[in-house]
Amino acid sequence: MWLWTWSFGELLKEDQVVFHYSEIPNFPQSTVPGHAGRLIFGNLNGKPCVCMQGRFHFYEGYPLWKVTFPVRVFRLMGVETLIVTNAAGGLNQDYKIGDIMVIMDHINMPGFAGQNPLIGPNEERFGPRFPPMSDAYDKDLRKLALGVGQELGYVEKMREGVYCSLGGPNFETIAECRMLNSLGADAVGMSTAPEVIVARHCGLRVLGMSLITNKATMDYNSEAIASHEEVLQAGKDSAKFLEKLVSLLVQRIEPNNNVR
Ligand SMILES: O=P(O)(O)O[C@@H]1C[C@H](O)[C@@H](CO)O1
Ligand SMILES: Nc1nc2[nH]cnc2c(=O)[nH]1
Repeated sequence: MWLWTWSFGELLKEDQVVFHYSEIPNFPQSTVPGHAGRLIFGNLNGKPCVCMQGRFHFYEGYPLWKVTFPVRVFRLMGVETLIVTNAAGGLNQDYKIGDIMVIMDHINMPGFAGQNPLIGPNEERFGPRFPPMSDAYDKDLRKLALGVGQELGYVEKMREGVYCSLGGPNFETIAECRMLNSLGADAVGMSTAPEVIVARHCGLRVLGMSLITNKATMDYNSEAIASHEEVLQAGKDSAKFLEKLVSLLVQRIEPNNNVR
């Protein structure tokens, strides 16, 4: 199992082993405030997991093959299921700060401009040249996540929607938010789609969840200004809730027998 987010590493208390990214040959380094740059191995409710505390982004200057390099490393280590989380701006006007959007699909905007992590010679040992993406986010895991959230009493907070990945690092203009929403996106962020594309290419099962950390500005009369500080604060405010959710989810997830 691979957990990927800010704070879940603290959940892996049983048999914990921690590596700083700087200790791992060829691993990129985290440069974003709030991304600790540590790889944590351990057991969560008896299930072996590895957690990245900090991911890599295109806007940090890394090419997408490097942004997604850890996915293939973990695949080679025997990881079968990826739980990927992110901070995202809510485009859907019903969403509130602190909501969790289980990702049902994504729009990979940089892909439209020729930025895709699978560009280049295909590595056949990982997967096919032309992988499908219509089933990127596992239906059973999505159902499980929504059910577990509701079981924990987070009925109103649990959403399901479409995540739109952009290159960043700037937050969106009002016109961009309006356009993305009218294209069918419920939340917008700067990550996740590249990692999910590489994970699906190499046969990993994927569950994605976005924490809505801010409301995307859609109104020219609004005074709201997005900031990374607001994103980090919303992450801190929801840390306990997310930990409970992920902990119970991991307990409930059955082994993935379909991995290639
Ligand atoms: O790494 P994620 O996508 O969770 O983080 C988002 C996107 C930017 O890195 C940052 C903006 O505040 O949050
Ligand atoms: N692109 C983008 N990324 C985010 N990460 C957290 N909030 C946002 C947002 O509003 N836009």
